[in-house]
Amino acid sequence: MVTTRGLREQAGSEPITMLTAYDAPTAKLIDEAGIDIILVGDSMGNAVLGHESTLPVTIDEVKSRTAAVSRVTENALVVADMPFLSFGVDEAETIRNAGMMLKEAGADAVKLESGAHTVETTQRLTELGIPVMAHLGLTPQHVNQIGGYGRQGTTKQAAREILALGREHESAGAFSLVLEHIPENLAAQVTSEISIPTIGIGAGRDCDGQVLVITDVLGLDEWSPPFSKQFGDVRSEIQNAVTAYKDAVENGQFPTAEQSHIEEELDELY
Ligand SMILES: Nc1nc(=O)c2c([nH]1)NC[C@@H]1CN(c3ccc(C(=O)N[C@@H](CCC(=O)O)C(=O)O)cc3)CN21
Ligand SMILES: CC(C)C(=O)C(=O)O
Ligand SMILES: [Mg+2]
Repeated sequence: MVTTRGLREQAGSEPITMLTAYDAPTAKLIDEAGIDIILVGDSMGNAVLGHESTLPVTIDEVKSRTAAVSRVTENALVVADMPFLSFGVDEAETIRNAGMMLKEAGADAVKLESGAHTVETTQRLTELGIPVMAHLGLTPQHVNQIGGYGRQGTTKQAAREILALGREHESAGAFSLVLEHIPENLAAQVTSEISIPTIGIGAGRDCDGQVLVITDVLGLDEWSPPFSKQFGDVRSEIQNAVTAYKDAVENGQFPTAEQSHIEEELDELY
């Protein structure tokens, strides 16, 4: 079983692997493959719910998907990604929402898109027994301020800010830190300056671990971010299976006797 403490030890010796999942069958395959952390990401907004961003994702959507993932995950650490405005509005509400992910949805930890505003929250949740994964660099819930999904931390000032916030979240008790879409040499310095594991996405080779969105890895969608890599071609697999099914029905080749059942006494109902 992967634990938040175990990850810290692993970081020194072996890269940490993390993938997102939003449903039980996918989570089961990821878990069986030995991936360390499953993130029920708010990336479900665009990855599987058809939204254009992560902003419309609700706490109930993340809760229900987290519960599905947790039910079948035996080894990996399950992290629920707190969606836009489910934290940071009001302390009591933040604690209730994060606590619900552990108490009702079976998560092991939560992730918060971080900034100066989440240091206190990270400390409070950690004190209460809710492990927090921090997230710096590109934070897609701020798309309306950033004006897109471009690389972050590209100036000395912005890079120093990310390093400082990394340190602050470590002090506040975060058990790990996601670094998204920042220069490799910045991620390398953050990784060496803090002692909690860093997990990169578009952050180069020197983080303690890597994370990608599962639909990007599988090649489910035509589009995937420039820093991602399609390791499979599930799109073709689905196209082939769906087309084969359609053809079989239209040609009368499915179902056959094998998939059908006859009760003799029903032959003459009238
Ligand atoms: N399927 C999926 N994969 C992801 O990695 C992902 C999501 N969804 N949703 C949440 C965020 C959004 N992410 C993104 C989205 C777009 C770019 C991108 O296209 N970047 C370009 C253009 C930047 C711009 O808008 O100016 C780049 O060159 O950096 C990067 C990361 C990463 N995350
Ligand atoms: C890309 C990862 C880190 C994430 O936040 C998500 O999948 O929502
Ligand atoms: Mg997210």
